[in-house]
Amino acid sequence: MPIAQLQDVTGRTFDYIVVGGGTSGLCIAARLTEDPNVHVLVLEAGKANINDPLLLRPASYAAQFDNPDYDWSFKTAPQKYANGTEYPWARGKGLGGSSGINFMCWTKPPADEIDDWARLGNPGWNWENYQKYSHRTEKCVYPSEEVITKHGLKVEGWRNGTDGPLLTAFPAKISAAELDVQQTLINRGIPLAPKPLDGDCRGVFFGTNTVDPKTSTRSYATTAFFLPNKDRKNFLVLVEARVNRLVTEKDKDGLVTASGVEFSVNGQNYYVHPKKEVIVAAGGLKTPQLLELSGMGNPKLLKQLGIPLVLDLPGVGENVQEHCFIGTTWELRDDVSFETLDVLRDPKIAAEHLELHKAAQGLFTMGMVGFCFVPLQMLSKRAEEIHKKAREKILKNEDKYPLGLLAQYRIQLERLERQSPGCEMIHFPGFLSRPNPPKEGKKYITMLSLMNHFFSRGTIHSKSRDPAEDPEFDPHYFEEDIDLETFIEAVKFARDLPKTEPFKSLVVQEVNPGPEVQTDKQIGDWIKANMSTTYHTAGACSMLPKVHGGVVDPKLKVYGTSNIRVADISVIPLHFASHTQATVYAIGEQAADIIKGRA
Ligand SMILES: Cc1cc2nc3c(=O)[nH]c(=O)nc-3n(C[C@H](O)[C@H](O)[C@H](O)COP(=O)(O)OP(=O)(O)OC[C@H]3O[C@@H](n4cnc5c(N)ncnc54)[C@H](O)[C@@H]3O)c2cc1C
Repeated sequence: MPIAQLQDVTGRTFDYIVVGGGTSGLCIAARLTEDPNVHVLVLEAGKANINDPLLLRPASYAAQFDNPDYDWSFKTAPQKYANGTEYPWARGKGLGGSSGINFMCWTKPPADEIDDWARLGNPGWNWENYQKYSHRTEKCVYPSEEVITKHGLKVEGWRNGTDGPLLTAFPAKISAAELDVQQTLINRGIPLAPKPLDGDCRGVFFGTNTVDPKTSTRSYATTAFFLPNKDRKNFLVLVEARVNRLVTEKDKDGLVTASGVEFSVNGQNYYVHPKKEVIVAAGGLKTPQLLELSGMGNPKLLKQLGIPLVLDLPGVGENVQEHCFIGTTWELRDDVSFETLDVLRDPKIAAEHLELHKAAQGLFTMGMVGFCFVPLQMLSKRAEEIHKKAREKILKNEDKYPLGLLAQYRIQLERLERQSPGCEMIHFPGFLSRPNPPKEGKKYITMLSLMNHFFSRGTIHSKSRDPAEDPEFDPHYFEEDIDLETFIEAVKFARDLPKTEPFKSLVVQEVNPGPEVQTDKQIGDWIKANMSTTYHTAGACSMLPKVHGGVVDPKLKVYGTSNIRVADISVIPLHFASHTQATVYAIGEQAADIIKGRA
């Protein structure tokens, strides 16, 4: 049925209750309701936002931020190792969750980084299954030969899903600048990625977006998993319903069992009941809070908050892992022939392109396509020195790390050896950096430098028993020296690109960080003041053995419970070199198969 009313839901029993109608939540609900006898309720805190142009239109980066109709507008705690900076952490609020406000890049991790999950004690979570489930979600629409030739795209040998509900495609408009930047990276010795979406993304490539190429509109969890199935009588979605906590009891085997879900609408509490299971998919930042408010977590912390202990599970809210980025921007020569997004800063021109977008034309049909995943060894002569220092520190302190972290660090050290692509660059045809502003009438190119393999680990913990109060988000940015040192070297590589053709002939001057930022200390401080999360925070309810700080087992079941699973970005045990949406959909697909007893 379409969006449900409160009276359709309250007090009722459903086979499955999914908390959070986001990326994985809607995927799971859609898959479970393929069986008409299975009744599923999705409770989503945000609005439905169906057919909303602000979500559907590409190239509208951050346009939804700080708007409570779309964004939770979280913020980190002041960061001790980043000059006390507090960082905004946008996250999608509303049906579709973060898939509704994300930047639409469709990338997948290196195969061996997913196989690392299995090595950490999670049988069945490997590259082979990843691709099986990812293909189930995806419908890749390949470009025509004409477009391939025009933009120098390379899709030969790509193996993608072609029958799933989520559309992936190249954006309709690709700036000619992209080829020049890609050629510059190739001229600096970076190879073409052999199989960007099939397990080997190391190198440069043009990647696809989650976009419907016919209409140039966003394809996301709502359009892929909710709207095509909204008439199923067994698939109910209640929006503007914030879940406060799970109501639990102990079963005859002593396992914690969810007997109800308490949610709030307009400040009033209501209850629904699971016949079978509750699946928590409230995203990487709210899922750990929800478990804690339900009495599952570190006993000491729960006691301080006055929350009765239901389950001693100290891994909840730990092992938090981040991805971050920063932009280096250059002003371009006035006579460059290609288009950039800069003209959209002029409200009159932006209004014209908004009109054009209605006919799938104009600059709002652009997307981010130019990717480069590389190990630090390809960017900096200092790589070995930086890695050696980190390796020595970890080996020296081996007996001090918790067992789970040590197992992850051993793999992370191996990744340094095997030259996994912990660094990433994305070319962006426009201005996307701080603190110096753009000038009117000028065109810019930005190279984003992104960090994917941080060693620092953070925490997310409730600050009070009030579900309306955000938990404390503390990513511990740069607690481990290797993270900032790697970031600085990656930025230095990006800043050096204008020495190489064809980029050299396009650039007038660097705008950010700008000529006054020169020493490593200055670059580090600029990073700390101006970087952004990549919005991929993972790990707060890690799928790991319980003795390693795990919260869920390989079937995604919360340890010590009979019918509570977590299935969203928070179960990722060790982060990887990719943007996260493809992986979260794959987690949703695999979770649905597990629940159906097929995996
Ligand atoms: C701004 C931004 C840009 C990004 N860009 C990209 C990109 O270009 N490419 C890429 O691959 N990835 C990108 N990502 C990351 C990717 O979108 C996310 O990793 C993924 O969507 C997370 O899925 P999820 O199911 O874990 O959480 P979400 O999709 O965020 O879903 C969680 C849902 O739970 C709801 N919820 C939370 N708490 C409650 C509660 N108590 N009760 C009821 N409902 C609740 C939320 O409102 C939300 O709808 C981006 C993310 C953001 C925010």
